Amino acid sequence: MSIQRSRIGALVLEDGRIFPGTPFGARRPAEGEAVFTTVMTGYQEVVTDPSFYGQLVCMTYPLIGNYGVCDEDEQSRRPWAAGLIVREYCDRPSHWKARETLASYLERWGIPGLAHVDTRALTRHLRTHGTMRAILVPDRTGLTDAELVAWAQRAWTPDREDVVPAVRGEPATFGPADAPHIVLIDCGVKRNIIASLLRRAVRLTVLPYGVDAATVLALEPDGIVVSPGPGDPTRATDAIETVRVLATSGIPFFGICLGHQLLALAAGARTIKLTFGHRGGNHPVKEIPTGRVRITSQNHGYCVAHDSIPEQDGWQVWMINVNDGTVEGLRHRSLPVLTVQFHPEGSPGPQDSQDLFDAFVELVQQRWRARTARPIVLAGEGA
Ligand SMILES: NC(=O)CC[C@H](N)C(=O)O
Repeated sequence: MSIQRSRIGALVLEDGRIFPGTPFGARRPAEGEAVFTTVMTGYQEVVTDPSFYGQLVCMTYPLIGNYGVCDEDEQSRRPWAAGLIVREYCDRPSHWKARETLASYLERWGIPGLAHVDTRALTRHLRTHGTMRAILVPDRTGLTDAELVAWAQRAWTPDREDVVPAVRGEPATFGPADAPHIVLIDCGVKRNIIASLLRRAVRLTVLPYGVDAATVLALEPDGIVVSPGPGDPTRATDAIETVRVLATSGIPFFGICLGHQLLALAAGARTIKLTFGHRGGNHPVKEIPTGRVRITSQNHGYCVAHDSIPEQDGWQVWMINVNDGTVEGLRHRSLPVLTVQFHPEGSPGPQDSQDLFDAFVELVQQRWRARTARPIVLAGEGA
């Protein structure tokens, strides 16, 4: 069948643009926010990143599916993207780890895909006009274009409510008992954040979003991590007060993406929505104190408004995005707080910022050593 004739489905944007495509994965319609990511590999990490919940994700890289799907690349317990939009879809993967095709994986989870889409035109449109409401339909027959556009205008998007409860996981513990203890608040954590911490010989307790500060403090953590997660950070009201108490407790605190935004809101700053967000694997970020530039993995639609950061309270911009100057990280003059808007765990994307886990775990170890120190009794003393 020719591509023209197979393009019976479509991505329909709320502003009236219709992008035809060939359905793959689950044959059902989906509503969401149309976004794009420029990562060149890592489609499985993208769809299983809980921060993509409720989003119809366009991959700008033009060949998707060619290495299939495997267990190791999964970043959470299931795929969360509302739908996947690609240029060319490959249904005959070639990789020794592949256990199934991307299409059968998406189909098992009820997620529709759309191939043969002019993803370059779609991306240029979203860059100019911003991310927007959209629907993905596997088959346009039966509905007029006007009816499809009216449906897209009513589409549900993840900024409508607090969507973090939909993706958070179950409580879990990892690592040896006799090690520095980190409590991670799971707003939609990715597995490589957990793995990156565990590689540094810590004990980890994961608690779902919604936990209060007293419960966290009762576990006597040496460090606290607040994970990435989906949606508009101002909707995640169950965490903002918790983060305020924890970040000012003197315990080392590491906020990643949504965790960074929640810290900023807790400190009294504002968040704003970016026109088309930052989603990709090559965003340059400059560390202000050193001038060092990192190439980072990103997936966010919101950012912290620079002019709202309460510098009088000791909060300082630590990192900025080299492309658009937006805030990419915060530190505090005296508290052991580090936050980043990007993803030091990569997955997908570069691992260049793994040193941030080193920096955080170093603070955690210092606290643990101070907390567990026993007075050293020299031989002969006190005898
Ligand atoms: N990956 C994330 O944590 C994303 C944070 C937030 N949902 C945003 O889009 O900005």
